[in-house]
Amino acid sequence: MRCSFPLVRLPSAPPLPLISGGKGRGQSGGLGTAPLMPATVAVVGGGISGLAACYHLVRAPRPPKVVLLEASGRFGGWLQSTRSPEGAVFEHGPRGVRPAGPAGAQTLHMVSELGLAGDILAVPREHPAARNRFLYLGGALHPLPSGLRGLLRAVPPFSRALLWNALRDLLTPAGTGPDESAHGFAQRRFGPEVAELAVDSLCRGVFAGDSRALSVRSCFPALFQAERQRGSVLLGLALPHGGGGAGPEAGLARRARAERWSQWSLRDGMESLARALVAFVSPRGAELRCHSPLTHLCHRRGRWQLTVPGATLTADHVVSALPASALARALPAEAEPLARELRAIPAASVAVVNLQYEGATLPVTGFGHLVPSSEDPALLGIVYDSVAFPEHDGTPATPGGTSLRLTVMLGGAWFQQSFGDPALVAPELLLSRARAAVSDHLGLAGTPRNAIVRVQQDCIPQYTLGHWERLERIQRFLKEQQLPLSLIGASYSGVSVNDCIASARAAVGKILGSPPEP
Ligand SMILES: Cc1cc2nc3c(=O)[nH]c(=O)nc-3n(C[C@H](O)[C@H](O)[C@H](O)COP(=O)(O)OP(=O)(O)OC[C@H]3O[C@@H](n4cnc5c(N)ncnc54)[C@H](O)[C@@H]3O)c2cc1C
Ligand SMILES: C=CC1=C(C)c2cc3[nH]c(cc4nc(cc5[nH]c(cc1n2)c(C)c5CCC(=O)O)C(CCC(=O)O)=C4C)c(C)c3C=C
Repeated sequence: MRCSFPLVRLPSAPPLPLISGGKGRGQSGGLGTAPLMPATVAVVGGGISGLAACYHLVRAPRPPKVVLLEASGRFGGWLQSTRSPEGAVFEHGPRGVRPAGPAGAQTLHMVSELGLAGDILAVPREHPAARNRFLYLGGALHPLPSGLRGLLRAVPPFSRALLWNALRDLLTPAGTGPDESAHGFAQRRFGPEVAELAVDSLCRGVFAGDSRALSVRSCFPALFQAERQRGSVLLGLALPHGGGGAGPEAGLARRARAERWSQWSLRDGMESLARALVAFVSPRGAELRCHSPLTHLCHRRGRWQLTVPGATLTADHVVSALPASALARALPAEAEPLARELRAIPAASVAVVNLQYEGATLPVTGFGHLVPSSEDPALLGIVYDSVAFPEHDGTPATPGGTSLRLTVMLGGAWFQQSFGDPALVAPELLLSRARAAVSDHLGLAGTPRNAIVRVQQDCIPQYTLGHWERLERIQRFLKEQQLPLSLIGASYSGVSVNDCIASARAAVGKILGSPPEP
């Protein structure tokens, strides 16, 4: 079966007008082009991005027919939460969402409309989980410097007061290259210590990635833009910049600002956001199909044909919320230029080990600690879950006792070299590495009451050097071929839950011809 990806256009299917992603729409994110108001939209991939796309589609004044295809037996993708018989909640994916910025506010609006406002667990900015983060270096925990003291005095593991790094940033001319590694950028602007300790750890704690391979332009666009626009990262971040405040803040977002939330979770865990989205979109006409992996996608005579085992569906518009490599596998040979770009967006695997200890006390209090790659490449860090969200601790084994939850994360960009093939690694090995880290770093040597090991394969996309050019080539291909295909999700323009939801909203805005209601 041949598809119409090449520039051949069949006479019966004249090109439909394009809605460009550019001028006047005030939206970004979501790669792709769209005809006006398609009758049927197929959303592929039932993670948070695909579910959020369905949510915005069914809320349209005249919604199209919406079909969601998900390969696995459940919806939510990396939003995975387990509740133990004692009522403890363990997160195997995201555990906190930031309320800040337009994307944070839009997520909160959605949460509110889903009826989840009463389930929010918020961490205020004054809380130790918001204020304290640590680095584990040289066999000891070091608080990351904050406030005036950190600025004016050398705080180990840093050998100089951060003021010197700040001065360096103010005096260093802006870079001129189109992209740079996060490490190279930090080294040039702030010096080697900030690059090797702080930025190395930051990349491990958001992308589970290697700062020497990750692109500053794509991973930290605010830092890159700040330098280009103001000549200094610190000045750029401090001075007001256009485009920040999109729309009036209301409801939960206003509450989040008033109560100074730094991040939030949900009483039943982050997976309950996916469950609420399913419960919202299903009665509004969206057809959700799990156990339906897309195996082939092709565009013939102006319509999409989607093949899943045992069936073929047709649609006017496809929203791909798949990881880039999964979409590449479904494309026909004629779309090789697109598939090649998609395959060049890799993803890292992370072992997530949830542990719960009875009667244990942490030596420090905070969100958790990160481990620089120079200290131990295999061990990304440990999150002290009970500090931020004690409501998830469940009932302790003994009345009046405590039940401490921790999550150890291992592997990332160093998975293969540390543990071999993620599909073959023994969970016992990961568990013993995690327990050893908890013992060495935090002095907790007991036997955990609960231990869950999940190997999350290819779970976090890596925006490597030149990622922005890849996105431009993808966009150009879709435009030249006039394909009614939108690409959303973590593979492209932001990995956070907020970014994923924002990419879905922006893509639906383009499909419908106007931004969705808040
Ligand atoms: C361990 C971990 C911790 C994280 N922590 C945070 C955090 O604290 N805060 C935060 O904001 N973000 C965090 N993130 C990032 C965020 O959770 C993810 O980037 C986001 O959930 C990705 O959502 P998605 O829908 O784009 O992709 P996915 O969740 O990957 O969804 C894609 C879906 O497509 C399906 N699929 C794959 N192939 C096919 C096919 N052929 N046909 C049909 N369906 C298919 C998959 O089964 C999956 O359900 C974390 C991620 C991980 C892994
Ligand atoms: C798979 C990727 C991630 C790993 C591994 C990870 C580990 C990890 N993270 C922290 C501390 C924080 N993480 C925060 C947010 C956050 N974390 C990830 C992914 C991984 N974390 C994402 C995608 C995000 C969202 C980022 C965003 O832009 O919103 C935060 C809160 C954000 C902040 O204020 O910086 C913290 C804190 C530790 C200690 C850790 C150790 C294993």
